Amino acid sequence: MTSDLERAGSRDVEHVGPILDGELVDDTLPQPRRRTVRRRVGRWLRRAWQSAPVVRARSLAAYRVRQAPRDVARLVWFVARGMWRWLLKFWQWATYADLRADARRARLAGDAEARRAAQELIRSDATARWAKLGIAVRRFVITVRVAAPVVAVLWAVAAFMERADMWTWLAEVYTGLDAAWSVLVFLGPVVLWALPLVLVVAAAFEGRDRTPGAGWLVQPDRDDADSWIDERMISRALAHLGIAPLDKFYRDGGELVYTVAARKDGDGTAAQIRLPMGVTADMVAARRSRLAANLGRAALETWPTKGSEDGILDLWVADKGVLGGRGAGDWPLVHDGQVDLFEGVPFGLSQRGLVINAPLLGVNWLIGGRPGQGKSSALRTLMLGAALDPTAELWVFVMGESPDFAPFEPRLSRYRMGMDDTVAEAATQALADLLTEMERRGKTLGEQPGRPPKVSRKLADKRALGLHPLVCAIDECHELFQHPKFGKRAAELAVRLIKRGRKYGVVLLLATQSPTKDSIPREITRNISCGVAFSVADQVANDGLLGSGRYAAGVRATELRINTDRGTCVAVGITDEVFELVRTFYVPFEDGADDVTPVIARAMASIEDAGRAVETAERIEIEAAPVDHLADIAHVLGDEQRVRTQTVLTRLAEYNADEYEPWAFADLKAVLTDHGQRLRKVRGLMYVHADDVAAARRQARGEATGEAPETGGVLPLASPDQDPSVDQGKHPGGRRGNATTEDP
Ligand SMILES: Nc1ncnc2c1ncn2[C@@H]1O[C@H](COP(=O)(O)OP(=O)(O)OP(=O)(O)O)[C@@H](O)[C@H]1O
Repeated sequence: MTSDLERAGSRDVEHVGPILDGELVDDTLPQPRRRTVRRRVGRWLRRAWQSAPVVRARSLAAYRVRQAPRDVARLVWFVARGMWRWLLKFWQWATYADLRADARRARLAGDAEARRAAQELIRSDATARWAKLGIAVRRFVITVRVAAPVVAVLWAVAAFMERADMWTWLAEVYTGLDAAWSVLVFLGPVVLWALPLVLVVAAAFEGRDRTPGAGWLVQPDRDDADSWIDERMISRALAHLGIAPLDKFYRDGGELVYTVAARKDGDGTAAQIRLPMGVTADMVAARRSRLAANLGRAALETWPTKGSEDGILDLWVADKGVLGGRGAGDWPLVHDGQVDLFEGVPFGLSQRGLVINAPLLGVNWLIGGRPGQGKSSALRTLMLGAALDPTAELWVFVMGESPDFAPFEPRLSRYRMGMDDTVAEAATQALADLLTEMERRGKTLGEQPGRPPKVSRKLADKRALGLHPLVCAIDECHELFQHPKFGKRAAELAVRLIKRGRKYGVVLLLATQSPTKDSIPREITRNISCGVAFSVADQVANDGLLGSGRYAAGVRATELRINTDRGTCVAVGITDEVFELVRTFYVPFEDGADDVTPVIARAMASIEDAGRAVETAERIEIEAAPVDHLADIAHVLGDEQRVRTQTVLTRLAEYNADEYEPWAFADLKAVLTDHGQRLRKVRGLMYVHADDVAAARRQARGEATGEAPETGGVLPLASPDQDPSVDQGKHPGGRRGNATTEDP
């Protein structure tokens, strides 16, 4: 081939012009720039196709396509149901169904007035309705009467006159009328065509499924599980609890009534819901874990409880994760501050994030829970608060080997700790002493001007009266109540104390691991005013601490997780709320950390500053007056001159059950005869005479001052009519009462 070319080049080739340098372009070969752009676009499209919103939109579209037949069927069903609902509404309106229902209800309840009012309302409503119709018809007639001649004139003018012959203004009127007519002619058919469509859409809306969350553009996923709580979400969660009447309510298109709309409440959201017919709050509380799951929360974070009525649900839902492992922080009084026990002691943070000032006066406490969950620490916090009130007297009994209260020792009037019988005996004795003290306080209170019903701050401050707060704490109290020798008596005493001690500033704080009916007397759990439950194992323990029926009502310490929720408790009676979920303050006293001792040192200093001393047990023993039978008899006689013996015995038993319930006729007689007096018989019935009692009392005083001076004088008598003790001084030799001379 090369030789051919050479031959041609040398002999026959003719040069026809300049030879240009060039390059062959073949567009079938890859083009570098265009290729990059296309690749970029392709990559971008691919990326967009796989981006989260597009993937979501695609899956949503696919889901909707799959659901299309079902959606169409649903649409048809909604339209039909919507029409039916309209019909029902119209029927109810036309027949005054709501007013008739009111009248029926009133008749069933026997409320004639309400029934008459409902019937009257039906009558007046019917009259008003017809009157409105009459007015509308009249207006229509008037409009036609006015409009008809105008239309007739316009028509006649247009028929007999050419538009060109008209005055300009008249021609303009006709032009305007023509334009309006053209619009009407155009819009009329459009409206007529669109109207059925609008009707169908409106009917579909009316008949749509009102189950919360049933939306056509919602994919059934749980994207909203972590979000805030609002009414839609609550309704939706309630709709999926599997409570039959609630499900039916939703199916029938019902909408829940929120008596308190969902609102931020502390570290969570609170709402109050009026439940529909056939549903109680207890039914919702019984499905607490399902409700929690529906709301995307832990069971501990979801608190459905009974509101003021069975049909009202109080719901509090904690913000996600706020309750987990977050303590209440430092006790506010750990570094400084004093306490007025009449105001309460800072105890912990409520679920709403507020500091709870727990009441100590006028209440008794029972604290319980599984071992190691914070009972003793909570009891210690309460006692630390009490220690910071310089007027308070504190007793502590720990029925086990535990140093929890050891640093309190200088501040305590009585303290025993240990497992031996002497501790149980001392605790029982303490309860007995508290009862005696309570009776003394009762009498002292009765002697105060105006007979105040309970101890107040003012009275507590008068040291001479001995009405200061007296707080007795018994840790691991089940050991005491189950003690083979002292248990029964301790339980009896504690029950009496809890029932009657509140008014007198005597407070009992009990802590136990085991709040069963065998370990804590039922009467105690029934009458306790403040119940605190740390994590407990079951319903029995829960209701033992918080009161019966609480578990069913949704107040459940069983939801508290062992160890994880250490220091968190469910409490009732410490605020006006039905219950509180309290994260308790913790004042450390373990592993070398000791914040308790400095607080006690401060408490001691405040007592000194107040010019007081730690109240001692001896004071009670000195002041505990023996019961004065004669004074009590005089008291129950009142102003009456003579009272039958049987009546006196009954009144005495009511006045001081402990002392006089066992009394019989012989005891009453003996008291008088011991002091030279007697009972009198009138027409076969025995009577106590006031004069005889007064004489006996005079003799008793004479004996006390004249014949037995070594006793140091008598203790003050409780009766308001008692003579002042100065009499004793006036008659040092004593004056023997003489029954005969004193007789009337
Ligand atoms: N409010 C709190 N905040 C943080 N930690 C706490 C709180 N209360 C208790 N704890 C922790 O729990 C531990 C056990 O507490 P405590 O001794 O009060 O439990 P308990 O229920 O009395 O146990 P037991 O029944 O064995 O006496 C404490 O040592 C402390 O570490």
